[in-house]
Amino acid sequence: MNKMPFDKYRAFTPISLPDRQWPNRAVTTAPIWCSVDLRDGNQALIEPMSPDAKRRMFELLLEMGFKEIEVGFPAASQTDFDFLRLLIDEKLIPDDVTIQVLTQSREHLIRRTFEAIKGARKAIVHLYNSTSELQRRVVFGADREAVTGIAVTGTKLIRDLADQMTGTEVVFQYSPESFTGTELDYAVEITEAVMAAWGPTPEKRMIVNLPATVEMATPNIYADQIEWFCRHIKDRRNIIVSIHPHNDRGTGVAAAELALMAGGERIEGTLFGNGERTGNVDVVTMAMNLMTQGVDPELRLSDINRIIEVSQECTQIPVHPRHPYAGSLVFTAFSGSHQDAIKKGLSALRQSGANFWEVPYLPVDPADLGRSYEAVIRINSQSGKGGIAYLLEQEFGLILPRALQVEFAQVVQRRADASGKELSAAEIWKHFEEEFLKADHPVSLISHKFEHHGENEDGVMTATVENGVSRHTVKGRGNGPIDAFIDGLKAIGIKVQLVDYHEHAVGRGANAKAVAYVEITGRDGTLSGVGMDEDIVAASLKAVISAINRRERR
Ligand SMILES: CC(=O)SCCNC(=O)CCNC(=O)[C@H](O)C(C)(C)COP(=O)(O)OP(=O)(O)OC[C@H]1O[C@@H](n2cnc3c(N)ncnc32)[C@H](O)[C@@H]1OP(=O)(O)O
Ligand SMILES: CC(C)C(=O)C(=O)O
Repeated sequence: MNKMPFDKYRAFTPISLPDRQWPNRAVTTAPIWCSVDLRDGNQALIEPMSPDAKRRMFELLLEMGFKEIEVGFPAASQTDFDFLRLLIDEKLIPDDVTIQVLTQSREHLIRRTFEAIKGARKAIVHLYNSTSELQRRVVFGADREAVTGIAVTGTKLIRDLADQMTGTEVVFQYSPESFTGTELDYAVEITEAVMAAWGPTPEKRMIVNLPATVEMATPNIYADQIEWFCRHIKDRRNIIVSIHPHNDRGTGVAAAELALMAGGERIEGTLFGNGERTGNVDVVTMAMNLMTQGVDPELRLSDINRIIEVSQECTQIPVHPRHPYAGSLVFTAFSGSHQDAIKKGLSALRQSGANFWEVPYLPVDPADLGRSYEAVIRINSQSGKGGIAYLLEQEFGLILPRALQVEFAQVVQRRADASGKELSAAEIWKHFEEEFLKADHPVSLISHKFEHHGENEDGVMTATVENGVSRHTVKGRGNGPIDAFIDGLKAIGIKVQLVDYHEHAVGRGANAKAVAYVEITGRDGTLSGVGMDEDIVAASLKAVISAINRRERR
């Protein structure tokens, strides 16, 4: 067997932190959210967002409640520069929202960045330079000291330009980019040099953003790196520790959650995880993970379909059908046992009136995201009676008795197996009609009249019935119309007994109808029938006829 070339790769060296504290902590409040959809997300698109798309995305982020938004890299492109000017000149930035702009540590780029933010009430100027051993060696060809020099020179220039600026409060953010590939002592050393050049205080903290620019190891290692950094950095209270996870190993959300336990206070991410390569951390999943632990996520996600729609329009990237919380299939169960448990769980929840969510297989109430229950249960050959009954109840108001559920599930199963496809609600209804409501021949009911005189006397049913060849008027006696009808049918050789009977109304007002379900037994065993009519007696007799005809069909 040809082996994969695993020996081309090296394991990440674990962090020595035997007394790590983060495993014993829990996240009990939302972090400071910063959206980087308009920068890290945008820079990774096949076609970067148009000015129009940027504006739509910005407005969506505001509606969702983001208070910090990285709006671009204004020195890198005219589109980003112009977009920023539009936001400032047209006064589109609410007072409680701070925009953020990214720049490399190069003089002309920093100066251009300050031109871009002129007139803003407040702006976070985000300076980055790569600090990892690999990037120092192959990209910058520089040693630690020289790379620290790049960061400090940029910081000092930003300090000078910020001091000269009037009318704009500048908050400073520094990212030792490729932090996860940087020796921790050096990450601390370069950040302390930047802090010394900027001069943050507990009252005016600067943001230190520690990115997993490339996710290189298991999430616990990122958490160790964050805790190690927080414990070793001087004047920890002078900084806000921010995290910026990517998702190269598919564990961006896990890494972010552990990093928050390890001391991260702020998080940079994007909607549905758009971003470089496998993306940035997905803030929608992060926020919903918090909410489903009973923590206020401090982001509004109650119209997830609109968030998906705008995001897809702006990025031209579809949201996967199985994307956590948001995918089109995540609140859908096809398999029988899941459908059965969901149906029972929903009805138990309704009956108990509990004010916390507890439904098997549904970790979150779809309604909290603006989704309806209609999509929850869908039918294919993997489905069972519970799901089919749920769908008929939700869509058509029919509450099938158990025996009927079992019989109809077999019908549906055969149809779904034959087609190999999902059956829509309309198709299920068509099969239900064909199987039960249109089971009106060879025996059919032409007319009926039930007369009941004294309380202690049997009633008399006079019914005209066709049995395929000829028409007969039969008379029968019984304590109710169904009994009397069944008694009358004996005269034309139909001998059955009633085993079970249910009825209920469907619809309201002028459109209301009665639906009756019977289970009858005769020479060939027990079968169900269903009748529907404006009149309850007619519905019951039709149900008997439906069962008889189903027996004949067999
Ligand atoms: C991890 C991240 O996502 S960081 C954000 C990355 N985003 C982007 O790069 C998108 C926007 N960037 C751009 O459009 C361009 O890079 C520009 C316009 C900013 C600059 O373009 P250019 O100067 O033409 O080219 P380029 O980006 O290739 O420059 C690389 C040079 O800058 C240096 N450099 C790279 N990053 C930094 C930095 N953060 N600080 C200082 N110098 C840097 C490189 O070492 C290289 O130097 P060299 O020319 O001496 O070899
Ligand atoms: C600029 C930095 C924060 C970045 O985008 C990254 O490291 O991924």
